[in-house]
Amino acid sequence: TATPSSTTGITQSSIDSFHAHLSQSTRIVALLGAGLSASSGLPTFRGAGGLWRTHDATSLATPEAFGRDPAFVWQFYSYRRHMALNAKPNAAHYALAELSRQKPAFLTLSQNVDGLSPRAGHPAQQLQLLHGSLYDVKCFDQRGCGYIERNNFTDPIVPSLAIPQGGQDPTASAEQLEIDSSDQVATGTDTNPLIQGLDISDDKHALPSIPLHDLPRCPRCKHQLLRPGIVWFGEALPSQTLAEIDTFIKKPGTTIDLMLVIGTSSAVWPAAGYTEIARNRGARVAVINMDPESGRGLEADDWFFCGDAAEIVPELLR
Ligand SMILES: CC(C)NC(=O)[C@H](Cc1c[nH]c2ccccc12)NC(=O)[C@H](CCCC/N=C(/NCCC(=O)O)S[C@H]1O[C@H](COP(=O)(O)OP(=O)(O)OC[C@H]2O[C@@H](n3cnc4c(N)ncnc43)[C@H](O)[C@@H]2O)[C@@H](O)[C@H]1O)NC(=O)OCc1ccccc1
Repeated sequence: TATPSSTTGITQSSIDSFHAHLSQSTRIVALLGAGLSASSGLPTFRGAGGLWRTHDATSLATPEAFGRDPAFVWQFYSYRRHMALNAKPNAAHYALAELSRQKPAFLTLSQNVDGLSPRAGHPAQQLQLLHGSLYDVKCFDQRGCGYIERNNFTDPIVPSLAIPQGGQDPTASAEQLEIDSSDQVATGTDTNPLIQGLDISDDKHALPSIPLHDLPRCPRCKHQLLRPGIVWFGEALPSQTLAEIDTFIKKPGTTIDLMLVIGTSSAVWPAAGYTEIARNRGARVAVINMDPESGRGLEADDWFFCGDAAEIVPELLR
């Protein structure tokens, strides 16, 4: 439980004043980031997990990267699908879902594509997935074909994307095979509990090369590849999502009472902009983040709770 202490800025009085304001708040917005799912074992973008093999995760999350090497980008997303499917929502995901049931005018904006908020039973009509979902797929040719499939939890989505098991890597040399299996056992380095098989996020493991025809293909137009149903950098957020959020935040004659900013570096736009938009609609802001730096720039009547979201959020929302 979130124990009051000077370092974390969590004082009993700050928790009490937050609880008092929450109880009087009817219209609430929350912005969620990767830090919310950190204690479910999922890497954040800017933390140590920000690198996949030697690549910066954000550089793989672009249409250009997919155009250049769709197999490699699919291996990146299939790995994340596998890991997130093996992860479990944590107490913060459940607390946010519960508050949504108590406060019908509570809208959650998630930047996370891991599916953990929906799996925690977060009411769908009060949850906007700003950047899509790992479990949606769509035809690469959205203008021509436009095929979209939601909630495809097949893992691997096609056999060629199965996580390599130690000692079966087709392209690895005999020595490599030896290293892989012995390594795995000897050093136990591959002990990411969310991965069954080789942790291919580590480039010491060779990646199987996958021919294009073994990649997910669009079942409607039959000739285009399927791509992850994710909003990549340089791509617009779904216009319907933006419109629904705007309608809620700018509802005539209403204000926003509280803005919760949970486990996000607020570095990606337009998502990061919602905190000031809510503040301009009258909201007091509460930031929950592991990084003391992210409490900077807050106003006098805002809150900053420094620590693990999975611990602090249930305490704050109880
Ligand atoms: C990098 C940034 C500067 N670039 C952008 O913002 C760009 C460009 C841009 C647009 N407007 C701008 C204005 C200014 C500057 C740049 C831009 N934005 C875009 O490209 C957007 C699209 C952005 C969406 C990209 N897709 C993602 N995700 C899906 C992919 C995937 O997942 O693979 S973004 C992705 O990165 C972001 C990562 O941020 P966080 O979730 O916050 O994670 P991070 O690791 O950074 O931080 C974790 C935090 O948690 C804390 N923490 C860690 N552990 C814990 C813990 N246990 N408890 C609590 N806290 C914790 C840490 O301290 C830390 O603070 C998330 O949004 C995540 O979804 N599209 C667009 O603008 O389109 C235009 C357009 C318009 C019309 C027509 C055509 C085009």
